[in-house]
Amino acid sequence: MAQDQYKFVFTAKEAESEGVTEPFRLPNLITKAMSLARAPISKYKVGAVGRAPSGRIYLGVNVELPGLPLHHSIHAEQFLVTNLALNSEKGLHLLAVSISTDGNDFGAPCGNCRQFLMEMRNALDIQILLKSKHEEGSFRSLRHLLPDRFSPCSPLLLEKRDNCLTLSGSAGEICSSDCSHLKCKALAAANNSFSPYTNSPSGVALQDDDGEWYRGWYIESVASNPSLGPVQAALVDFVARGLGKGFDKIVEVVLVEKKNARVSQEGTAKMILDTIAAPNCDFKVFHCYEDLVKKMNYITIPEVENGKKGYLVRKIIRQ
Ligand SMILES: O=c1ccn([C@H]2C[C@H](O)[C@@H](CO)O2)c(=O)[nH]1
Ligand SMILES: [Zn+2]
Repeated sequence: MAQDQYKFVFTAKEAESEGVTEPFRLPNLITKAMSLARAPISKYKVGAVGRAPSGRIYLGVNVELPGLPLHHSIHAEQFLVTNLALNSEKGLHLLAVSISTDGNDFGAPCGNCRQFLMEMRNALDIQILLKSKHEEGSFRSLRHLLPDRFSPCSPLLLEKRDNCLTLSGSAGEICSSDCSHLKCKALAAANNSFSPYTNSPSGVALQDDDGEWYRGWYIESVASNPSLGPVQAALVDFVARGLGKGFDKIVEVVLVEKKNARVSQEGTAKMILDTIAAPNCDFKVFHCYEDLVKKMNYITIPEVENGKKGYLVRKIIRQ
């Protein structure tokens, strides 16, 4: 199928038919990944191929936003991790990142991405392929590649979460779970947002001119700067599922965040969309608040998973 060329998620079986039969064969998907990168500024296309504990294979690509400063770019590894979050994956076991334009060499992620990877549970055990042409290469753990590291504490990215946010005012009127409001999709995204360091969750939903919608949420890093904004996260969804469409096809965008949030995304989101989306793109902001009653229905309890201690958010049904 023509749309197969835009595929960013492969079942184990699909990956096998692409030649990814074992860890050292991750490179068999790198040419596909690199062809999907969007690097209009540097012209340097980066691909990443990763395997999640579910056995699925995910691709990541770098995405540069034309006309904007470089720090708004999405790195291939960040893309891949965000794609894991959008697909409710629980972690990452293996990673291969291209470091040459011919796709023959694989290396360690940049410092920014090593730090971003740290937000996941069991991040130190992620195995990263180091390889040059004509050699099989070897895997090195993130533990090895990021010594003397700056570490996050619990909660961690990819753990189940619900920020218990509700839209403020009349926007918050209850909708059915299958409504088509972009604001409700942006709220659902904000409820997944990972912002334990500033408690400023936010989510973005966007729609293209075919009426397809995409969403993403703000993901923080304990080291601050590697954090990924909600527009970038929604662009990951757009690139991953948008069959190669350009950003100029984005015609409607909603941002949901808390009023007076310690970290507000509104100004940055508007600036990014003014630069890359359709010239007449409609951008709306809805405020939300933490619903304390809803929050009381959730508690965090320790849980032993695969023999390792962690935390899960469990819904408690109140009598
Ligand atoms: O680990 C890295 C390092 C760089 N890049 C991207 C960012 C930018 O788009 C381009 C040039 O630095 O490569 C990545 O995707 N991953
Ligand atoms: Zn990077």
